[in-house]
Amino acid sequence: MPSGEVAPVSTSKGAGLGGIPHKFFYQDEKDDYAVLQFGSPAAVGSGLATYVQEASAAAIKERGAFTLVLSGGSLFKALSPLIGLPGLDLSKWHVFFVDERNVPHSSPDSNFKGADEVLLSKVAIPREQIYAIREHLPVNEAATEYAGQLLRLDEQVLPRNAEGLPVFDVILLGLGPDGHVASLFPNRSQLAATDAWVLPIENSPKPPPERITFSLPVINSAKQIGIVAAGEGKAEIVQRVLEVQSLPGALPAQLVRPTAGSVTWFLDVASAQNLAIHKWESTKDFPRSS
Ligand SMILES: O=C(O)[C@H](O)[C@@H](O)[C@H](O)[C@H](O)COP(=O)(O)O
Repeated sequence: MPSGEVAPVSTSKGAGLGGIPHKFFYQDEKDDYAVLQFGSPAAVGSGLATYVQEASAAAIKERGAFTLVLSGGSLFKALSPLIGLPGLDLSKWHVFFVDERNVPHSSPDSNFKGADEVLLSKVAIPREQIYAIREHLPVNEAATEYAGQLLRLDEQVLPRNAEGLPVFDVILLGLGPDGHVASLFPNRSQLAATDAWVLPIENSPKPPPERITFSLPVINSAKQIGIVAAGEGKAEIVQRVLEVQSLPGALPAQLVRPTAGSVTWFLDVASAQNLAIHKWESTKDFPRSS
């Protein structure tokens, strides 16, 4: 293995197609992270729905509430298997946006609008428990106002950790071709911000330019973080994020390292195709967990 690269440490071979994913684990000096490779984008969606369903059941049993944080892009469609899933106590769900574009809710650029059309309008989550950005504010004020919405929630809904940071049950992140997650872009000052829960962005490299985003300390305080990347177009960046060590900040997805929670990657065969695992698994001394 050339230096500067990270190798997977174990694997458990699933069927890939349909239900059981092919599962493998990477490890760095700080933690483990699990990578699930599904047979198709549709199977990624079903796996994701099961992940959310299980987290929801555990959180509602523990404290009577479940917090789910969404990012934008293709994620809403991927989550559509949640619609009609039996046994979800949706009245206890609270839904947030890890990043949002500073546009009216009616704009085609609005993550809220995208989520509402594809998912939120089709499930029985109380509307007052869906936390959208306030419209028509300068972006600095929109970020402060969104942080205010979070701060006003009591700890039974949104617990805090020892550092006073909010602990969301599940944060789901997409992955940009440049390695961005949420609206945290490579080599931008927001990556180092530790003084605010929600940050404004005025010149995003991905349009539209004005956005708000959770800060990394807030993302990394979550109980569970799912990173979702399906399709051939994600193959190169998935391999770089998982297996190539880069300068801190060059690939924001590499800075997703929960302080007390877990990270699970949701890939399909196409997005996982460049991973070294496929070469390593065929060697007889590769460690297997099952
Ligand atoms: O609002 C946004 O622009 C996003 O939250 C962004 O971080 C997105 O999740 C990724 O760019 C992946 O998007 P795709 O899944 O559509 O590729």
